[in-house]
Amino acid sequence: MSETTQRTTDMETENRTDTQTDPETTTGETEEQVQDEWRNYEFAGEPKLAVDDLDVYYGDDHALKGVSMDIPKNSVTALIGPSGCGKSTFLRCLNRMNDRVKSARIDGSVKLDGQEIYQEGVNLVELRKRVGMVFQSPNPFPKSIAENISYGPRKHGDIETGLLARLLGRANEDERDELVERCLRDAALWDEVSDRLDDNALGLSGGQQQRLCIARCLSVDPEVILMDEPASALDPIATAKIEDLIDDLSEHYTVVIVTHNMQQAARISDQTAVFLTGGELVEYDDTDKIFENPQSQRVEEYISGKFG
Ligand SMILES: Nc1ncnc2c1ncn2[C@@H]1O[C@H](COP(=O)(O)OP(=O)(O)OP(=O)(O)O)[C@@H](O)[C@H]1O
Repeated sequence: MSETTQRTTDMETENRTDTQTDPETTTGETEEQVQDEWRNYEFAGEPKLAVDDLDVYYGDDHALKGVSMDIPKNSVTALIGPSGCGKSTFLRCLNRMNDRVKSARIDGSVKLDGQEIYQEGVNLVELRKRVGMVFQSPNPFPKSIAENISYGPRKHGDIETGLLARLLGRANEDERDELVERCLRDAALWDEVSDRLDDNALGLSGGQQQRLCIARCLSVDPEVILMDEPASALDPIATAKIEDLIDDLSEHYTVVIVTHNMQQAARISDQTAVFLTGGELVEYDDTDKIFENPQSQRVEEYISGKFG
């Protein structure tokens, strides 16, 4: 039984109809009915990611409960909700980062361009190239700015580093330089660092480090970029740059972002999913609709700051 239901007084209980035994919605529908509506949330084209009935357990802790949602291509999807409601857990399921957590058990389906990512035999390195991730705290490698970008493609063999090429002094320097410039430009960092590409990345400011991490993520040519509160450690100016960048990136990439900052979600996302305590996805819709006219009473209370 939910907290809302538990707090209902006897008198209120007498006045309730059968359909009101579920948490209330702003339209008088049950939350289940609202969920049925947003399960049919429609957008043009095929979903880039299709999540169906996803459950995650950490040992006995049921962290995500039957989450289903389709994520459209080349757009920004924000995941919001109070602390501990499972936003990061959901995000990490999208490129199987939770596989690294020993106690985690995952049931359900996640399809990327219609292909199940949880089926046996999926190459996780390939998957994480296609679905990259940017974390809360900037975590550049303690290497030069240029090497932060070229490291991934070299590791994956996308830049030629064969012995013969190196012996002939042609370890595809041009290819590397082009890649470094393209990624830094795409991450809106080139103008600030083009004259010091060989400097250690740890000498950059926090905001620059985070944009470098985004450039590093772009270097392996992802299709989806997962961001877990990418601006929460940054000052307002650095945050604004990251927000502008996310907007630009969504022209070519599918961005899914966890944020605690509701104004940020409202500013940068096309659609918003609201998770609430207990690991439930309560409502998912166009961002304007979620912030201006949410269907669920609990979502309205959360958006208006009554809890969370
Ligand atoms: N590695 C883990 N091992 C065990 N339990 C975990 C692990 N990661 C998350 N949890 C639990 O799963 C639940 C959801 O956590 P999660 O971090 O996904 O929530 P969140 O909404 O992202 O929270 P926050 O906004 O505080 O980051 C919480 O109860 C948390 O304690």
